[in-house]
Amino acid sequence: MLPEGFTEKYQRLLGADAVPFLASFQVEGHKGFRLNPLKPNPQAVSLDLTQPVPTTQWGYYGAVKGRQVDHQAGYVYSQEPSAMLVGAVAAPQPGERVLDLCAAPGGKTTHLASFMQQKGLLVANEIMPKRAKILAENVERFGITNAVITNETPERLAQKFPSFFDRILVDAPCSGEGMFRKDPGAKKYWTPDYPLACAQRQREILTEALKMLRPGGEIIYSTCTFSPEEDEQIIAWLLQQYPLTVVPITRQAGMSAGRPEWADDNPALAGTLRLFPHLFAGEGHFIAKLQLAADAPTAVVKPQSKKSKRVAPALTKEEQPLWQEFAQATLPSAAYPHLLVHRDYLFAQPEPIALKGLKVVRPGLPLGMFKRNRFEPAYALALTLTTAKQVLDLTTAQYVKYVHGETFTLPITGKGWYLLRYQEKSVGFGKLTGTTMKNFFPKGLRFVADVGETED
Ligand SMILES: C[S@@+](CC[C@H](N)C(=O)[O-])C[C@H]1O[C@@H](n2cnc3c(N)ncnc32)[C@H](O)[C@@H]1O
Repeated sequence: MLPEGFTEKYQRLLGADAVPFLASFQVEGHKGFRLNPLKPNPQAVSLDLTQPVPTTQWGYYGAVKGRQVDHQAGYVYSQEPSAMLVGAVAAPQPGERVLDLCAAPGGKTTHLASFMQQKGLLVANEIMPKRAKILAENVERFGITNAVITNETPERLAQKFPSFFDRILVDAPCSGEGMFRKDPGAKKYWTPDYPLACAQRQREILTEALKMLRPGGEIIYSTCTFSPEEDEQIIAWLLQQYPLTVVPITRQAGMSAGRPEWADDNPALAGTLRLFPHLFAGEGHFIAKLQLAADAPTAVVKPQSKKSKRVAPALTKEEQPLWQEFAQATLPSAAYPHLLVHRDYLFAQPEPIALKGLKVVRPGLPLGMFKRNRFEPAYALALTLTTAKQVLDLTTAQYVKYVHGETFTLPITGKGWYLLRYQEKSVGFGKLTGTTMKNFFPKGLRFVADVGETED
């Protein structure tokens, strides 16, 4: 059942089109996934790749199984097909400074990273602590090396990064009307006034986002709702308030133009994109891309204290040899120029940015942890590597044991850290002592693998 007031609203707005639109809520939605171009041989997955999602790179229709190596090793990300259009519209260039302001669980972050090819800076922010943790896990799985993950309010981030980013994505919290079919729970919050309340919050978030965009930079705004209050009317407001122009989005069959008549009749609004589930094989979405004028004034913010501008310290005298010894014995190259230590954890930053005073989940790629007189590498590091000085290709039985958290014995003896691979995919680190491979698969991620019918 659709919420009271919802049906009438869209009958009024859509006229005859309301019939197929409302009927689409009775039909099951479409599942999708994206491949990961940051991994070697990204197409080497056990999934059907015959149904690509139009205009998206790496996107396909179909469902992913969570307990398979393709998922564990970050070769695939499960994402609803319409949501893939957001990343495709944002399409950042390698080397840019990019902010994903409302990022969890990470669908768009992982897509943005796919375009960036590990070059530049990707700040992924999420305001809710629990969701920020899930975001970090997804960034880790995807093997992204140039991401910084923060758990901040847009206001506090804007204080730190005035006129800083080349591109900002605001995938805004919204009334979620476009998800009513996929997630029936989304319906229970809806009242006729809910879109207006959401619009207020969206304007607040965008006000802060604009402070962080450099002149000439682009902002991408998206929602998963049909409500004009949160879609065209927000863009109309932005165009009235700021020196922004709409960058028209190219449409393909099944994609609809934004509706100027649902806002202030500004014809530029037709350059935004709407996805309706009765016309496009995906859920409801709205996407707009705007460019800030090159001569827009730069943001004025409170000057930061010297202390908060300081970049976190690098390694101590004791830590330096531990890291170097590990890197030389294990890593194919030690190309991690901006190292920093945070609470005994070693990170590699994509660029040396000052994060002091912010709630930071990950200031860069986690490389590992300093323990008493030794260095223990991070699972996240393993998922970014294709090879290492010592590599072990696991049998199916060994892989099952590994992701379940068990040690296993080998017919060889050896010593030190091994990059473990299964089906040529890096799946984590193990430490060989004699014939025993000690398990370093993270405790919180352990699972019973689904490896299908196997012989070994
Ligand atoms: C649509 S979801 C983001 C989905 C994500 N971009 C993805 O693709 O996986 C919106 C996010 O905004 C966050 N959020 C809620 N209130 C916020 C606020 N006031 N400022 C910034 N983010 C907020 C929510 O916690 C939620 O994770």
